[in-house]
Amino acid sequence: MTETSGSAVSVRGLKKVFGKVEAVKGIDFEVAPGEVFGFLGPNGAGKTTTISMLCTLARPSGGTALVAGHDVVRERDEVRRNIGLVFQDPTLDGYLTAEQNLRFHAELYGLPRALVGERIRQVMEMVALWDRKDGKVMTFSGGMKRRLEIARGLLHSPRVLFLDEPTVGLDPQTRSAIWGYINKLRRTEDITIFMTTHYMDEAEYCDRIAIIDHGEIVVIDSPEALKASVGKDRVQIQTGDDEAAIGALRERFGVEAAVHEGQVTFAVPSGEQFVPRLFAELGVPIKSVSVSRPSLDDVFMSYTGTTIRDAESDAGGANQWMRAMARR
Ligand SMILES: Nc1ncnc2c1ncn2[C@@H]1O[C@H](COP(=O)(O)OP(=O)(O)OP(=O)(O)O)[C@@H](O)[C@H]1O
Repeated sequence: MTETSGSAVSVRGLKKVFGKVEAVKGIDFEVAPGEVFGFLGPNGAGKTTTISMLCTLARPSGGTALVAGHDVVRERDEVRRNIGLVFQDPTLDGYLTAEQNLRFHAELYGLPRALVGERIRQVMEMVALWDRKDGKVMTFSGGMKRRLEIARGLLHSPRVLFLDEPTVGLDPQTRSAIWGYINKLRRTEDITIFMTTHYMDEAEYCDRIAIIDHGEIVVIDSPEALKASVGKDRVQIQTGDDEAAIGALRERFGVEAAVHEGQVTFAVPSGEQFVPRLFAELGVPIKSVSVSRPSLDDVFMSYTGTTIRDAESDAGGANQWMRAMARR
């Protein structure tokens, strides 16, 4: 029996408890067909636990989730047939060639024999591995393995592809290549992509992102809308006397600033309008000034009160100017 909500993924009150740890605290969200939807959050936020429940690898403690119109608890097999998975830990067989790995997967999924060869070629070409099809996987680099995992995840033409931290541990060049393939994928295949990441720059590629922190969704929207919602620009100035500049900013403008990356840094609603006043009224010589629009870092800070890096390292202390920004 199938309930069709029209969404590729539909989640209501989804919850997962491990003993005393509430890893996912009753979350709600919808992913539209064809969307690239990202879960952005620090380590331990509950991203992998959520994706595991959606992929039927972990049983929810409460709530419901439909994937491709099927219930993840009551219709596990239907869900599994309709999804592709690329998880953090590689599950390829290093002793087999790239092509043999895919053939094995095709058999597991019962793909019609007559179609397998052509489909394998298609997905391997998509991730630029066709010329390495006869190479043993143990001889592949980390990036090649990840690309092969993506090809394998696509082999049975899933409706939803789940990618758990698809570029974690890869060098920047390989990360950008992987994103090239994901972007190609969204153009060529009729597919919805659900991914997790703790990289801000990757979240930018998503149509919409959900920021997750401590098992809760803090906000969901497009990266653009989220950045606009922060509503403040970042201003950085180099001065002859940082202490005096910070004091003057507080006294004359009511703005909290801190030294960040060697520059006096603060946030104001409209950087362009503020800068002329700054030169006229600060009373401390300014050597240079730069104004930047909010980034997803600022968004994360604004909604959670911490930076994603601080949340991960729990180092605290740093980035006081961002904390000031969060006081909206
Ligand atoms: N099998 C488990 N048993 C007990 N606690 C768990 C288990 N799996 C996850 N947790 C806990 O649930 C919370 C969420 O973990 P989860 O792996 O979902 O986070 P994450 O956002 O995916 O982080 P990462 O990026 O490090 O994978 C953490 O506190 C984690 O320690």
